[in-house]
Amino acid sequence: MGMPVEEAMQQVQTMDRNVLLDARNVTMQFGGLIAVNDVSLQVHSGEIVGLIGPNGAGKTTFFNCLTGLYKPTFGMVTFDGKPLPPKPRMVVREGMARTFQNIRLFHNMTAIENVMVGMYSRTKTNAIDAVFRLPRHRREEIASTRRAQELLEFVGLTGVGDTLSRNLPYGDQRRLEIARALATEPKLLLLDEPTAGMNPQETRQAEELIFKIRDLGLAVLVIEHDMRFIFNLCDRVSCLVRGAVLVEGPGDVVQNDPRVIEAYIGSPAAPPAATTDPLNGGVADA
Ligand SMILES: Nc1ncnc2c1ncn2[C@@H]1O[C@H](COP(=O)(O)OP(=O)(O)OP(=O)(O)O)[C@@H](O)[C@H]1O
Repeated sequence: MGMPVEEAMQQVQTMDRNVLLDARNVTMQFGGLIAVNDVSLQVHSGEIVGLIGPNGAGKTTFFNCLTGLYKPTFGMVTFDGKPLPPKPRMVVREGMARTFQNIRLFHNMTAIENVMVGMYSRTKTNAIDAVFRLPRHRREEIASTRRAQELLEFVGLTGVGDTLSRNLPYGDQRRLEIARALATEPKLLLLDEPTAGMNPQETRQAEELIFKIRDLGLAVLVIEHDMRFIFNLCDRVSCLVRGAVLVEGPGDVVQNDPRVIEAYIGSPAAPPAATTDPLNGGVADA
């Protein structure tokens, strides 16, 4: 005789108390193309997890399934013990925030306004409060401005609050995206290629920032082609190839797995050339 559903649920919750994101057997098909094939991944509270894989492996598609942008063809995603809500903005409210491969800031808004947009998912003000500038709206605005300023400082953007985001240097725009994501008060932050286009110094600063974010108690899931960055940063790494998980485990295990080396370089016997070896800091798709 089977166990009552409530009891079974309770057992699962007790066993996996700190599993924040739980993707089970996710498959995403576009017509005849299976972009993600039966991928499972868990992210625990306070953990930094990396998702790697050659171009076209399905990383971004999988991210889109995790953030409610795509509904998986098969499989299931739960966040904080509940099924993922059907709309991305509801997912944000549940505590998951992301950045995109291509920067998506509001270019004609200042840095601080961009961060404040992130906060609106949390504020209580409604349209009537705002139009008539009722006291609740004014109070919230003052608190939001202060908080936005703190977030800008946290990501290392001091003194640029009034600068239009399009006038910020590239590396700063990437930080601003992270500040805006943090403004939604997430439990989990998903970063899609956060160091793309960055110079080595900016990449190091991005690494420090992600450690600082984890130290706040957040979990981070990051897609990245820069292997040195990933293996320095992540507690655990999952490598996707042609839509499926090839290897998953602690960074040093994944880094030295011949199948991963083969997926990136093409042949396990290929000698790792100092300048082009993607597992030692090169860029896989360069
Ligand atoms: N909306 C879509 N419609 C049809 N095919 C798609 C769609 N999005 C992605 N694909 C295909 O799915 C596969 C996986 O793409 P995806 O962008 O997820 O890979 P990726 O690992 O993120 O690659 P990259 O590292 O280049 O960003 C590719 O073959 C891509 O062409």
